[in-house]
Amino acid sequence: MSTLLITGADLAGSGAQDLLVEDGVITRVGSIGSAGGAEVLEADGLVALPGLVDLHTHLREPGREDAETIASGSAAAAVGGFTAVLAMANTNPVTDTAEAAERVLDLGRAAGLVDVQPVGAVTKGLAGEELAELGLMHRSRARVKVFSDDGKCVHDARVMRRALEYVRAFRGVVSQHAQDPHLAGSSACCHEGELSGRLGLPGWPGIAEETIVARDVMLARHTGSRVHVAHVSTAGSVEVVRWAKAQGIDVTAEVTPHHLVLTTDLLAGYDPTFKVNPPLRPQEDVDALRAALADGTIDAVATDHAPHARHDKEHAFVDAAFGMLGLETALSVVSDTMVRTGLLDWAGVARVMSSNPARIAGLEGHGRPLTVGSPANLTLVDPDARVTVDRSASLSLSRNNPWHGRSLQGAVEATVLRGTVTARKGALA
Ligand SMILES: NC(=O)N[C@@H](CC(=O)O)C(=O)O
Ligand SMILES: [Zn+2]
Ligand SMILES: [Zn+2]
Repeated sequence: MSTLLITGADLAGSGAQDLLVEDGVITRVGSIGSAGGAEVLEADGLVALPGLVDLHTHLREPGREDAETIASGSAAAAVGGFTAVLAMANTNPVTDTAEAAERVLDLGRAAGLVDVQPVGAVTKGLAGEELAELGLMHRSRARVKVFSDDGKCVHDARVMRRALEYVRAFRGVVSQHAQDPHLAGSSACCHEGELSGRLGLPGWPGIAEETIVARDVMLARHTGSRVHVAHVSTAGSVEVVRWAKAQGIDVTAEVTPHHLVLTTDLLAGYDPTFKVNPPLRPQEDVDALRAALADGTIDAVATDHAPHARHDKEHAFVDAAFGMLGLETALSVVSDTMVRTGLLDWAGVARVMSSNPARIAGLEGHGRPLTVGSPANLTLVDPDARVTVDRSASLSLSRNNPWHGRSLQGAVEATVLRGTVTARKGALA
């Protein structure tokens, strides 16, 4: 029997306790003192959160193993405090069959650092036309419950309606990349406004997101099904989600760490590191997103970790790939932005980074309170540590890190997956 004793951890901010973990399960909580033969993790001054769950990660395998692999992305996730990640379907080939989903699951298990749960594509090849094998993916060993064409919007309302009807049968969910392709085409790359005009960059207006969010919540109401809005980026989308929840519509939403902090004016230097989809927005949107995360309108923080190889990212701004790294910095960004400022307490962080995402994805065994009988998936955080982000220290294979050089308060100290320490102080254990 393997035994782990965690001493003096503050359980999501509710007071110091010891935790005894036997064979991957929490068996005692309280004042334990010592346990003969147990591996000991001293956690005085640290906050213990249920293991972080990321609803939105791009792991790039199969197809772009030069940018990330399931193993390298899992390592970055573990170091970032995650015990489960949902791997987006926009790989090559696309995760649009049961076999493809099972392969991602198996590669995740082989890496063994986090639970890698495949997201299934909504449409074959992400082409937006024919529904993928949603039922077969759900009934496969991968038990797919979250479907997304992320990277692309399911823009045909009829296809979206059919997808929602289909997943309703097994309480699945469609995670939508909300971008009307006519209002914001594939070259749109800068928040539409005075700055996009001045920089001469194709504008990506907030309304291109908001009209899709509004349509989708109405489709969710009509079908009695469940929709999740990926990477919400504007105050207008927040308003729609708030309204829809008040009507009892089954909608959830996520925000990325970068949209909680970074603003469109960073594009003035044409640095492609800051090119992302949806684009960075003005401060008013950032403020609305923070407020919505604090009041529960936005359910979850999701990284949208989007690694890209140098030869795809280091181009003129308009030609560079969209996306930025996020797994290793997410907790520090949320701590610095939401906790240090008093917008969320640690129980709130546990909600938006663990229990809510686990519930949305239907991941049993994750996001559970740290009580007797729960699987020992947890993250220890030093709330006072100051970190300066260094992109070269990353375990990701890519270096498109928008946080490089920033100082943030709050850092992951250790990650535990079913009783096994997977990472400590920025390195694999
Ligand atoms: N977020 C991004 O800018 N890029 C993502 C796709 C996506 O999330 O839309 C990617 O796969 O690179
Ligand atoms: Zn997207
Ligand atoms: Zn994405």
